[in-house]
Amino acid sequence: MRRIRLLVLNAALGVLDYRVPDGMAVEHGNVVLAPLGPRQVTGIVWEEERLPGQSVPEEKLRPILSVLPVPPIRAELRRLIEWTADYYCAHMSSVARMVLASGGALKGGVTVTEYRLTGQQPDRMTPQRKAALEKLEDQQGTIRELAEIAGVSDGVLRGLVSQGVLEPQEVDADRPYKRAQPDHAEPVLSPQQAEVADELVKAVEAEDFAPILLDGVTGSGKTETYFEPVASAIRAGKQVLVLLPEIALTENFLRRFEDRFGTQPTLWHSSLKSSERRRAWRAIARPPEEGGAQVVVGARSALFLPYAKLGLIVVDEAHEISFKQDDGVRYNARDVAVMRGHFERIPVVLASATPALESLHMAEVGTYRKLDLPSRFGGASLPTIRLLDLTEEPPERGRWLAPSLARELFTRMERGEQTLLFLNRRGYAPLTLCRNCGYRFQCKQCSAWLVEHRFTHRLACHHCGHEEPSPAACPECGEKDSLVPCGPGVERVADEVREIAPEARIAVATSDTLNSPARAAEFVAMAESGAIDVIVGTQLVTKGFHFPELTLVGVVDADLGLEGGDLRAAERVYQQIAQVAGRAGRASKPGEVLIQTRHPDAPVIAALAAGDRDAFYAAELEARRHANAPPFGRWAAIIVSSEDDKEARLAAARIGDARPRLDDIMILGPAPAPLAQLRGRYRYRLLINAKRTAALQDAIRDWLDPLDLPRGVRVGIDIDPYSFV
Ligand SMILES: Nc1ncnc2c1ncn2[C@@H]1O[C@H](COP(=O)(O)OP(=O)(O)OP(=O)(O)O)[C@@H](O)[C@H]1O
Ligand SMILES: [Zn+2]
Repeated sequence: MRRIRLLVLNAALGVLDYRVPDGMAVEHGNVVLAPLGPRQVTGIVWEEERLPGQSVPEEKLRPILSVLPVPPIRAELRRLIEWTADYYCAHMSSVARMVLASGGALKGGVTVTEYRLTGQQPDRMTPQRKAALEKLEDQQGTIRELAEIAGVSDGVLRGLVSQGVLEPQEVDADRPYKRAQPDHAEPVLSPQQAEVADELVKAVEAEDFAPILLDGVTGSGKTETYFEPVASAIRAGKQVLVLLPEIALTENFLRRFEDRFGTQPTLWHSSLKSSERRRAWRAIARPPEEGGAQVVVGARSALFLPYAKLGLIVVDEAHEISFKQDDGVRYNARDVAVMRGHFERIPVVLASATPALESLHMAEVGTYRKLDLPSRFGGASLPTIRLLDLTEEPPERGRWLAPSLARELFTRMERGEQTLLFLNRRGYAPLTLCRNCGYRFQCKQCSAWLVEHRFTHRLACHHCGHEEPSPAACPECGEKDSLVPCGPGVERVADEVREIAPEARIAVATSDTLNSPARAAEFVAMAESGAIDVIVGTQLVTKGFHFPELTLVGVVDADLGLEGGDLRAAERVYQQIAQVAGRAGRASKPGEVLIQTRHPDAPVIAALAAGDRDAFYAAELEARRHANAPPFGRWAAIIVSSEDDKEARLAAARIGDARPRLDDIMILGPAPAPLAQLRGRYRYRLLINAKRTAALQDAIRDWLDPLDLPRGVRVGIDIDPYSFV
């Protein structure tokens, strides 16, 4: 191959042709460095016929500079890149960037200098040196890592190096991770679990595409069950990817994984240090028999990594909407995982107690296979659910918990049991205003109220992250101490619990408080050891956690989720409340769930009370059929934004005027987005509803590509959107 076509990692350039210098071996999928004017670009060698571009005459082709020292991107992954870009109307180079997600990894193997004790004693002993000598026994690591282990400064350790107490050691940065042992601690599965595990193991052994919905009630032991096919893949020398929806759940998972397999899996998420990213990426690109990664646990971005020998994908809590990315390439990791399984010819397991309606529908029509775990492990029963009609039993003024919920909470405390109060609102109050003049605090960048956070004494915008100190006086009228909170957030509910039960040990669990793996681990340890009586939390604590002493769940406001710009609001409410209810009574003591609502007759709420999931899904499916909503029809959104309101409005109007007239595609808008301003950009929106059979993406491309819009205008395309704000 003398002439090659590159997909370069720069959306504006996209596709470029080059020549291969004599004596250089190049194949499809190679990652190469090529000259571009005075600069260099990274690109992937692609099949020319699959990548349309302008052909450059032979004599004008410049030679590429080098092939980077990483394995070629396999054809299966190249097909996934093409599919993802095509389906989500994104640039292939944006998808490719998620594959080549570590710049350091592309540079090849390197060595790093680590240190270990020599056995020599320092000439003068100090308390820090003593601590270092004790703590660093049998340890080896970089100065920074050792300083952390020993709890001393880098300087103390450098002093020890110069005295020969610590000696340098050149190590390979690609050294393998500790091997997972498939037989380390095999659990005794219940007959029901064993039956499902067998089917999953067979699917791994079949080495073929198989999308499987693992539908198991909360506490049925889905993790233990899917660990069996994971073990089977490890035995066969294949790699496994487990996708989790949030970092806060990772700690919990890692511990269970280590109990089962004797070591931790390889982690992948956005807050890895660049050295960790580099090592993980390179391990993932190597097959296990050459010391490559065996099991990778990660957030959605782990899906696009260049696995050398993938044998199984598990998407845990597959219904979670955090698998949907809402900027850049707006993909849904659950759906792309199934496509990856298709191209790699491997099974994909979607595990959930509350599957997405779309997934259940796929099972019903026979596209997915469904495996069920209908009862809890170890004889635990599902909790009883009771509605608390707030119109009949209102909380006292300025309070949010109805008297009977407060009473139940008190009873649990007396019995030494735990309560979880669920309210999906961070902070103290969703709105703050001035008692004197009515001034409301609003974000200057977004059309959103600022939310008061009392722990940090700040007002925060939950859309752009802007924060400012809570002022002592109203910025409008100058009145002192005039600010009043409106409505409840988790912090305010925690205050209320403090009033009813002053001796209660309370933990507020939100993305503000559990914002690192270490803090999440600390919270889990405290909850498990019984050092917490009442947990007040957002959706973060609705799933994955297993606290044996937790016997009461209170849903503070079940009606909350039914408002707002969520296309699947009823389904979301059902899932969240069913999941949080599933935290109660998971061990020997029975659980009870109290749901506070003003609309006990609303179909979702009634279905939750009756524990009738099938009826709810059936009714929701009918509603979707009437609305031509997924899974029957399809949605797409176009978001037009600019820092200049008029520019955005005019661009949206031009897009609206150019709309295609098609029988199977209906286009609504443009209209100002519900979140009309975000991060200083003004936003307008068009909504598309298409028949399942319509060529939706082609229609959008034919419509938008010819338009020449001002530079300041951004047009975002969201296929299968979740949020409509
Ligand atoms: N076969 C088994 N042997 C021992 N313990 C088990 C077994 N199966 C499940 N468990 C334990 O039961 C508890 C519930 O299991 P797990 O958390 O996997 O349930 P789940 O189905 O994921 O629930 P959820 O969807 O609510 O998160 C866990 O503590 C788990 O360790
Ligand atoms: Zn904002």
